[in-house]
Amino acid sequence: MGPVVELKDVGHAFGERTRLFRGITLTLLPERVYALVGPSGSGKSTLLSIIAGWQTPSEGEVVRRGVRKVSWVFQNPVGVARRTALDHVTLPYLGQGYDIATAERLALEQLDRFGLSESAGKRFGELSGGEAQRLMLARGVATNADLLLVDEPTAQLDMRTADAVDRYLGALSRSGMIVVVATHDHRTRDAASDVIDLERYQ
Ligand SMILES: Nc1ncnc2c1ncn2[C@@H]1O[C@H](COP(=O)(O)OP(=O)(O)OP(=O)(O)O)[C@@H](O)[C@H]1O
Repeated sequence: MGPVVELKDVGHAFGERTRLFRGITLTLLPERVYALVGPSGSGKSTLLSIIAGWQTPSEGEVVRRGVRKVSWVFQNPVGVARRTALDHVTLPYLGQGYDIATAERLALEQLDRFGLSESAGKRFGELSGGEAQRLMLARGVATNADLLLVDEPTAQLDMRTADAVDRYLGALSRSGMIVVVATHDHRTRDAASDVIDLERYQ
């Protein structure tokens, strides 16, 4: 059986004044992409941390079954300026024990899924903002985690076109991981397989 994350009546508040959400009961499954949406300050980043296990909810409980490894794709791309896009995705495969030839082949497959074949040889510092964001997603998938949490992957304009959104969501859902994407972007919301709207849980 694949990994499963269950949220049971989860709520969170910071003290008396900042109540973010309550009553979230959901089962998160692999091969789906959950768009986590809500206005700024509604608690998207907080809920991602709770799903990851970084933070304990003030109400309810989170049960993770079969989740050995959790990865997080941060909003701002971070990389080594002089290393290539291919290097960045090869490294997590080397960490899993693959030899260099296999690691590079797997990394090239991942780059291709995110539309980065042509950019494989570019250094990180030469990538456009959108390319760097896609590279972070490809690297996130290459970590072979069971649960992938993604914070605002479409901050760069060229990630918001319909083609780019379809492509990155398709690549994430084929990863076999449980994927949760916190986003303000309506295209991601419309194209994701499931939507978690925090406005429903005020
Ligand atoms: N440790 C903390 N103590 C007190 N308040 C906090 C803490 N962390 C976050 N908050 C508050 O909780 C609210 C929700 O923050 P969070 O970052 O989860 O929202 P968000 O929906 O991700 O926002 P955005 O879309 O702007 O990134 C904010 O008002 C924030 O100031």
